[in-house]
Amino acid sequence: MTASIEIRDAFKTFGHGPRAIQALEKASLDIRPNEFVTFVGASGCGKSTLLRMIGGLESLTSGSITVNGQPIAGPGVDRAMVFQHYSLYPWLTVADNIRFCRQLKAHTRDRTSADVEKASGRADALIRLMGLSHVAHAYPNQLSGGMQQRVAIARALMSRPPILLMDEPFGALDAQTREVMHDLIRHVHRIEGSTIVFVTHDVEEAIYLGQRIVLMAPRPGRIDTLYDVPLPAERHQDMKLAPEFLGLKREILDRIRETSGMKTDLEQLARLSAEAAELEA
Ligand SMILES: Nc1ncnc2c1ncn2[C@@H]1O[C@H](COP(=O)(O)OP(=O)(O)OP(=O)(O)O)[C@@H](O)[C@H]1O
Repeated sequence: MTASIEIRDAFKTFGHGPRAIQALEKASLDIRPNEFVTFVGASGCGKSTLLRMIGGLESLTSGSITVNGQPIAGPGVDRAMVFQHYSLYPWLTVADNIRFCRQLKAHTRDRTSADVEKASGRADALIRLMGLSHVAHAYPNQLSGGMQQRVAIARALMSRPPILLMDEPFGALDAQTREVMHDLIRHVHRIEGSTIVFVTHDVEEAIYLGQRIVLMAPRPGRIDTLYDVPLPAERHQDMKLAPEFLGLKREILDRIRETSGMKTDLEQLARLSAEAAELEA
């Protein structure tokens, strides 16, 4: 299951008058069915706001966002979200956390035994897909952060959402666990076929995961540049050292520095140190 997303002239302003914050200005983007798109950019450039608007958690000030041509009117089972903090039910086992997904809960009264059986089959498949078989009967607090995030992803996939929206899902994990999660989420993308929109601060993560990168810039929040990732669909960790990977990483980092004003700060710092050195001489 998959879906396209069309963003047209999306504006988002928080607050009113002189204190208003322009979180997003005139953003337009087409995301293709089954595409894996990563959003990257300096803090405050509107990445999460745009993701939340696609998720229906935030309204637009003007413009439109449609999924398969249908305007978004709020959250829906066609768009699952995964955040940095996994909010699992602590009193349920891993398997039950995955089984008791939002969609099933919403239809508890009308559920037939065939529905329950189907849900259990899906949950079992996801437990295997996410490498959770050995902890299926454990409770969340018995698991590492990485394993808890696997459960959260499995739970999000339970209703076969055509779109998976991920907001810095691996931001709190250590570097090794993140690498494992990167390969896992790319595998999930291949197997499940969902369209994935993934927000991150980490340029390397954005390149390794994405087929396309959307670089956003702050003040006002906006889409700045789109990059196609010049890597094959099948990825492995060694590719992070390939010249085309490193070249794109440098290009994106430079652009982030430029658009966030960091370049000017760095240039000023260099000038100040040169002046200080001259004074000392
Ligand atoms: N609910 C809100 N009320 C007021 N301002 C908000 C709200 N949510 C976001 N903002 C502001 O909108 C701008 C964009 O925020 P957003 O969180 O989307 O950026 P971001 O790129 O995801 O940043 P980060 O990478 O730091 O999470 C920021 O200036 C932020 O302070």
